Amino acid sequence: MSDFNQINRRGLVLVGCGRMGGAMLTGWLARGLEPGAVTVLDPRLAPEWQDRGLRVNAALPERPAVLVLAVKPQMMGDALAAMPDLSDTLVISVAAGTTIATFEAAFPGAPIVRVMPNTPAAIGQGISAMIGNGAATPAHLDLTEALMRAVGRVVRLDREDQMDAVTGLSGSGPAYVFHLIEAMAAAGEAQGLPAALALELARVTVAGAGALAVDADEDPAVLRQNVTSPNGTTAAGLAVLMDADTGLPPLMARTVAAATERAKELGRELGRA
Ligand SMILES: NC(=O)c1ccc[n+]([C@@H]2O[C@H](COP(=O)([O-])OP(=O)(O)OC[C@H]3O[C@@H](n4cnc5c(N)ncnc54)[C@H](OP(=O)(O)O)[C@@H]3O)[C@@H](O)[C@H]2O)c1
Ligand code: PRO
Repeated sequence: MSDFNQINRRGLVLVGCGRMGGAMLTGWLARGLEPGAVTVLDPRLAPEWQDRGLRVNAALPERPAVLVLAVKPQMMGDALAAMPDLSDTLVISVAAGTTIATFEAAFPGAPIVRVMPNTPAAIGQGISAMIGNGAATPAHLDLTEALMRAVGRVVRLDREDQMDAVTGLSGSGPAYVFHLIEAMAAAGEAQGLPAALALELARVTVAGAGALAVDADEDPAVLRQNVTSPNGTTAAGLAVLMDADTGLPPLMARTVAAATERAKELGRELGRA
């Protein structure tokens, strides 16, 4: 892919190749990033990444095109301390909470883009939100977008402070949906269904509804109404789920607020470190 020509020439360094780093690397390799152009730094790299032609825990190229930081926020200080001067390199971080200012202190003058992806990236169905610093040119933003498009959709933010709410919504969101599946399956079981059957019904219902909603012309509210017969079964269920005091809306509001607040807190903790 032509988007990756520059990276194939100058190299990409991936620091941290766990769940998120690994998901992104899978997408990039599938879309034409040459394994020999990738230096992976991860002290305990998973066996699946060995013997793939990647440069594993090797010396960094002199002027890599891109440095991608995908370690846990709490590990970021150690990872940054081990980096050489990379002022000519586009720095991309996917770490929750860790602010652009933290990276600007580590890489003065460098173009920096903060990205918040999510784990459906592992199957090319993630969504990433991104925002760059003042040194990030339109070309840097386009390159970041091309990289993240390899694992799903991309949205651009207006302000960095939106990143904490993005983290609380779409970054953490897959876990909420997995828990919805767990809760629906348990509820089906409580109504007498065998566990395996209830789980399959819950899984495929959530997957199918998600697929129906993702590119629908209709609003999700209309899709919901399409399921709901007057005085029928769905209406009875939704009366509980949509209760303004005890239903999903206040629960989800508290859930996303707690995750957003934790992202802010991480930023404050790491800013002090
Ligand atoms: N998972 C998600 O849903 C998600 C979504 C959006 C953003 N993120 C962000 O993505 C980042 C990574 O999360 P993750 O879930 O992928 O974590 P992870 O699976 O633990 O991956 C991080 C990897 O980095 C390695 N590592 C630790 N210290 C390192 C260092 N100094 N240099 C190089 N590698 C190092 C870890 O090795 P050890 O395991 O041996 O420590 C691990 O293999 C986090 O900042 C997180 O906020 C995650
Ligand atoms: N996983 C990371 C966390 O739980 C960031 C978003 C999803 O902190």
